Amino acid sequence: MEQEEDRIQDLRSKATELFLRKEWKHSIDVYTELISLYHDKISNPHQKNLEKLKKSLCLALCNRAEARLNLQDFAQALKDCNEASRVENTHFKTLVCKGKIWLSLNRYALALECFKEANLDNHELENSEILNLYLDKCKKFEFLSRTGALDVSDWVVNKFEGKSPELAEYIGSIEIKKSEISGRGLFATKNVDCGNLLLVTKAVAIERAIVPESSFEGAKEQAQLDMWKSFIDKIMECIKRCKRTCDLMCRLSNGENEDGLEVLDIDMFRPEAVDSRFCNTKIDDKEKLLNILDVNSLVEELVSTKILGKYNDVHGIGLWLLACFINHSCDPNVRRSHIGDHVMIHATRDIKAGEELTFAYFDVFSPFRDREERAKAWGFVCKCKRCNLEKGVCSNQEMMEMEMFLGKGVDNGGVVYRLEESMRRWMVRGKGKGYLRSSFWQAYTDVYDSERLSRKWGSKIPMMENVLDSVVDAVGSDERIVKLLMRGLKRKNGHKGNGILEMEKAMKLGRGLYGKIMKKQTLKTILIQLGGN
Ligand SMILES: C[S@@+](CC[C@H](N)C(=O)[O-])C[C@H]1O[C@@H](n2cnc3c(N)ncnc32)[C@H](O)[C@@H]1O
Repeated sequence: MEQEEDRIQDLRSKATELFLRKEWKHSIDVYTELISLYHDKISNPHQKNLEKLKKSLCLALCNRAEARLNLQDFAQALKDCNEASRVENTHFKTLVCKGKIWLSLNRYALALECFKEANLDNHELENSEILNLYLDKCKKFEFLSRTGALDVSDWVVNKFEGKSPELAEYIGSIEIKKSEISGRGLFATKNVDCGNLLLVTKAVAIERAIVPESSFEGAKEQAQLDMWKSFIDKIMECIKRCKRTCDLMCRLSNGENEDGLEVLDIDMFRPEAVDSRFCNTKIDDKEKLLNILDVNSLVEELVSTKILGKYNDVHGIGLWLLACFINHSCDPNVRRSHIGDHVMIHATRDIKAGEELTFAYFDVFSPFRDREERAKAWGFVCKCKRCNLEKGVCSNQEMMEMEMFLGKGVDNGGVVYRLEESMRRWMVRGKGKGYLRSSFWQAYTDVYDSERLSRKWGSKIPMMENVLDSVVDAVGSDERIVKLLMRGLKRKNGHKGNGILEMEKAMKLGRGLYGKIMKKQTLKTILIQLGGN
């Protein structure tokens, strides 16, 4: 008897020590042994001090839940909390832990209930402050997940200082449908204005590495490889722990026979999707997993790191469910940006209900043949509208010659002039013009950005504003377009500020570029800064 007491005392001290040292895995093992001893004692009909024992059991369960929460083993953590609640109905610590689990699972309303209940049972001032923080967070997240009304102005204004803003997940007016491009895609279910948010989702797993630009090629490659390896390990941990993630991942494309893939109900991706919707699938085949990751993982690209406020040397790779249903197009209508571990998808132009959402997997401001190569590296032949149109035009000998001149140090005014002449002769109109101008973007920028070339070619080629309009119409907003426009405005208007109409146009482009996640004034400041660089 005494020995048993000593054992319990021993385990309790050890578990507490490990817990405080944040050695979660080890602490879980010790708590498990301790919990089992408590169970034995409680089930003994002659046991005395039953109430005290139950309190100890409740605390051990709650601490194990907290350790499991830290390892993101949410299902097991919830089980512990539920058992602890059965032992003691309104245990403050259990309620707070359960609230934190629901928060991690993006179940904001449920989390709010737990924190409210904990608040009723709380008499400590210190706890009140923490609880109030959680209560505010739940309310904010619940509102965000319903409305997508995100505002990161303060963080941007503070030059991305400190922790990135905490985001809630948000699924806007979108659905998964069969795509004419390939397999399945994401589609708008309502008309969407340029800049509106369509999706905010947290990565299943993400891995980042610092790869200095100045490193040797070999060192860079090794760092990328190490990053991939750790990323794969993290994903394997996730699918081991979570039946839902594993099942959803199994349903992602591995790049083969996409048209035969099942069209999934978007509700499966909502936090409230019930567990019975998911199968106990296992990905035993590592090659299959690698193929899935290869096709669906995204890198945090340079453009998005601007929003993240990170340095260029930081590289990241992650998997974001739902976002990975978005097909590539060389005339995309949405854009992604990364904040912390979340990816946000917003419209870069007005989108009609029923339109497929597409973003660029690679730079679309490049000639057809370059893009063809990039798509090949991704493992597909691009079937977007722009490629279908350019495929015909670009097989033309004249076009091939123009492509060859690009970036060869020739006077790009000549390239622009020739392209505009050819488009007139070939009767390329509407979007087609914007497509080809985007393909020869480098040449247009060189001319419009140079006083000398602008003077030389100005009367022979279209005005910059007209070209920019057609490029935006073809490929949506892009930082380079905004930069060129703002620099042009600055040249025209000096430092006195810009005309109202012109600034309004720039603001629309800015919303397409960053999304409506910044206050008007913040966006204006950024745009003016862009023009200054
Ligand atoms: C991240 S998945 C996109 C979702 C996928 N269509 C599905 O059904 O799950 C990427 C894969 O979609 C296909 N894909 C995406 N954009 C494409 C495009 N423009 N043309 C042809 N195939 C494309 C390619 O097979 C690519 O490897």
